[in-house]
Amino acid sequence: MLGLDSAGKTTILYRLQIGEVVSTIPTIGFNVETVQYKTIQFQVWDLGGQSSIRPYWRCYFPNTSAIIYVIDASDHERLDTSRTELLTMLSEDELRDVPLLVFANKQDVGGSLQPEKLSEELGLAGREKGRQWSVRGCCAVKGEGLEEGLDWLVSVIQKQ
Ligand SMILES: Nc1nc2c(ncn2[C@@H]2O[C@H](COP(=O)(O)OP(=O)(O)OP(=O)(O)O)[C@@H](O)[C@H]2O)c(=O)[nH]1
Ligand SMILES: [Mg+2]
Repeated sequence: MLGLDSAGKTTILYRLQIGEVVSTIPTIGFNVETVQYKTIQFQVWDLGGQSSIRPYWRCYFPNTSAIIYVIDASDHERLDTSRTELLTMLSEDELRDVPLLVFANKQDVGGSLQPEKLSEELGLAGREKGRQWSVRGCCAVKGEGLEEGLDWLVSVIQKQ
């Protein structure tokens, strides 16, 4: 699970694992937790997103079954940066054809980009031919949209 700092990754991780909103501090390094979701047990690696530690993301690319990329949909200013980081990551050979779930998080914040609009802005259609991908809206603090996103991911992984 990756994305810029403050996107909401750690909040999502613990919301999925213990069903609660935990208070977070910026992740330096990573959190790794086992998340049991329906029939699948995920080992979720939540990587810190600050710019100084993004270069270490690549250390975790080998043996990745799925990518969850979290975007703060209310952070219009950094959408371009987030998109660039995403596309750079997707161009890595080690992640070729690995399914991608994009969470457009913070849908509770007024003026947030809706998932359809965010999807358009990311421009994945046509670009990511061999890969299964989906952009879903969510609100980590309310726990909305997370299950729908994981359902999609589970269905893709089970088909592989
Ligand atoms: N309003 C709102 N705030 C959220 C939501 N999800 C997370 N946040 C807040 O966003 C802030 C950052 O959340 P984190 O989960 O720590 O972000 P992160 O992506 O793990 O950040 P790094 O560890 O620095 O990479 C916290 O104050 C969260 O409470 C959401 O859905 N809505
Ligand atoms: Mg974090």
